[in-house]
Amino acid sequence: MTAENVLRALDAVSAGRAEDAVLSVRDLSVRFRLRGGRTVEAVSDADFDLGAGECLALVGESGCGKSVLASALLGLLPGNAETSGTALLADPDGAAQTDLIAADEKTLARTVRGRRVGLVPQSPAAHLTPVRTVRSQLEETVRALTGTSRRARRKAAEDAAERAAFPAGHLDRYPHELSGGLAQRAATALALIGDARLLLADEPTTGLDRDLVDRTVDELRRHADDGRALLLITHDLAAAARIADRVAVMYAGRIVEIAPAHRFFGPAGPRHPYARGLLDALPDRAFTPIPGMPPELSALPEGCAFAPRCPLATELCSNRPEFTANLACHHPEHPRA
Ligand SMILES: Nc1ncnc2c1ncn2[C@@H]1O[C@H](COP(=O)(O)OP(=O)(O)OP(=O)(O)O)[C@@H](O)[C@H]1O
Ligand code: NI
Repeated sequence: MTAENVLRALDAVSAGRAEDAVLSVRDLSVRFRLRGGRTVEAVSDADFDLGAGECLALVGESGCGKSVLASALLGLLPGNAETSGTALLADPDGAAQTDLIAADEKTLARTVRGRRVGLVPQSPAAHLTPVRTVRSQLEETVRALTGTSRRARRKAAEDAAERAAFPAGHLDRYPHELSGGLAQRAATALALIGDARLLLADEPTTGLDRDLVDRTVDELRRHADDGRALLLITHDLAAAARIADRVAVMYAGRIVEIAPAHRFFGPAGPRHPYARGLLDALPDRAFTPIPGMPPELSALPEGCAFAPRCPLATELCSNRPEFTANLACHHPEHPRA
């Protein structure tokens, strides 16, 4: 086998198998209509599966569409959004699937959000109820989901706080009495207590110092190890390296590469030049930033959106590369030896 084929075979082994998928996303696109007829192509043709027990890290520069993708899966987009494609969520008994994109608001509110799909939101302060203490929000979530006894609820709330490194002594505080980092941990505790089969964690470690970052992502990893699926949206490549099974790299609204984490962070490295650029920008690697800026999502070029910044671009790149075999690039790099 050529090096190329070996790589493909290895990738196939570590990729989530479709039949175990908790979530299967196909051709998911989100565009926002702006006044004056302009549109923002926030997410274009996203394709990925997420299996039980698996952590997929979604990485990419600010504004590339990561949070919009997560919001689309929960039906939390504003009125000017147009969504297409499918996102099939497996039912717990495995009998049927729910298309999160086609589901109506009633279904999403009653059976999906918080129950089957949990969210650690990017701005936790906005998602915590301002008039209730952290303890009462945690206990209320347990009550709504399981209706267990008061004592059991209290214990579940304290356990979830502990798992999210939220100090027990702060449970009786109101959200406005919390620092950003504590609000973050309260939101993580709330997401963990819901015990959903699919957890979307959108920058769950913002504002935390390294120890707490490690502790939080390790807890999320344990959650996945118990058979749930985890989509970890993060700028923190070290956190992704620590817990992800696979890494999806997003650029200007498109997923441009999905690679097993051991290859992505290992000696072989990713294949898309943008993904390589992200790694090379890290202080403990080459510390060389990618030149230039991402394009406006309201004025995307016709071809590869990364071409203007890409060291390998040729005239071929004026055609948009298809996303095939987990890669969208005309000039993928060969594995580094
Ligand atoms: N309601 C909206 N109307 C128009 N454009 C929007 C709307 N919401 C988000 N966008 C645009 O969609 C794009 C993607 O935003 P998104 O929040 O998903 O980025 P992100 O990858 O999560 O960035 P970050 O890492 O900073 O959180 C941005 O260009 C943003 O301005
Ligand atoms: Ni975001």
